Amino acid sequence: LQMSSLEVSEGVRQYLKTPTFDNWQWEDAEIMVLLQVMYTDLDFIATFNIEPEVLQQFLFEVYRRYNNIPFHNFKHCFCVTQMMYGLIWLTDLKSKMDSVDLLIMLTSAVCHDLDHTGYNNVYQINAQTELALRYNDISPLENHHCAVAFEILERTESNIFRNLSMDQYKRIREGIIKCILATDMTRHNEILNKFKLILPAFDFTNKDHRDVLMMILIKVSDISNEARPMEVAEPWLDCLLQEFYNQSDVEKLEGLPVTPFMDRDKVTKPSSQTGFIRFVLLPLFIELANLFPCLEHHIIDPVRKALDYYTEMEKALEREKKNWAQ
Ligand SMILES: COc1ccc(NC(=O)[C@H](C)Nc2nc3c(cnn3-c3ccccc3C)c(=O)[nH]2)cc1
Ligand SMILES: [Zn+2]
Repeated sequence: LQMSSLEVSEGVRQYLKTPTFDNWQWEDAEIMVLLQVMYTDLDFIATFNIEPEVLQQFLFEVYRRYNNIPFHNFKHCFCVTQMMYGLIWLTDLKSKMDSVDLLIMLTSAVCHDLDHTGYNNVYQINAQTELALRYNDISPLENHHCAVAFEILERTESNIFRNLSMDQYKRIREGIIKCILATDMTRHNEILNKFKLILPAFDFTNKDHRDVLMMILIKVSDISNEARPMEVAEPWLDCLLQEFYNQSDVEKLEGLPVTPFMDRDKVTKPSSQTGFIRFVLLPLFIELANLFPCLEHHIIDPVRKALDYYTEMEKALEREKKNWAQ
């Protein structure tokens, strides 16, 4: 089923702006068109004089540079970009931030996991991979994702920024680097604490405040699967655990340290999720909702439902184990 961005109905364009969007119903070719629709409906094509064929070439190069691995693949890139797109509309960010910042946020989401190999930074560092060596163990994956993004952008035929001024390009490059590097979860507390500090007197005219907010928004988008309907979110957890189990299997084979929540012999779906939602996801989303109260209903309510769902599942598993034990 092919469709050009002109043929996307008004209904789909509205649905695309909501966190309930179900990525599993769409083929990759259609997702490519939906990504073009996002750049069009945020007026980036007009504002930044982006030629449609250059945007298509950019998105095709991006598509080519994501790998076929269970979780960090092109569909994940689309989910993160679509959540970022939904947050921009839900929070009415167009009226609070200028288009260059919105272009940085959307393009960072598109590029944020480019050429992910399915093995996280802990593995890269412990296995002393080429990436760890090249980036001196400092966010090796995120540095690589960002470098691949600019390899794509330095080629004229896929450089969507080619009609911008040097100043605009420098500002966009600085912003994309900041946002992609912010997705390294080992920096989670550093970035969240920075945001908590500036929240009481948040000032949209302060560049430092805007920079932290942009990092928070890509972080929220990146780990937001549980804010989606259960039938959309649950398959993503299966994909994530598949990737984590692949890594821990290889770590065991190579005699490398194994991260507990990645070990198929230790992790259960509900136990890993209840901890993650309670201690990582909810605190992050609640802080963002302090700045944008409307997010309470759109992303926090679904996450609380997910927490209840996994807590119930955890209890059912405990009861079953007890019955077996008797
Ligand atoms: C502070 O660094 C952390 C903290 C937590 C986790 N992950 C977890 O606790 C477990 C495995 N669950 C989990 N992890 C998730 C989800 C979404 N993204 N995501 C994820 C994927 C890759 C790397 C890091 C994270 C958080 C999700 O729904 N659940 C991974 C890294
Ligand atoms: Zn990601």
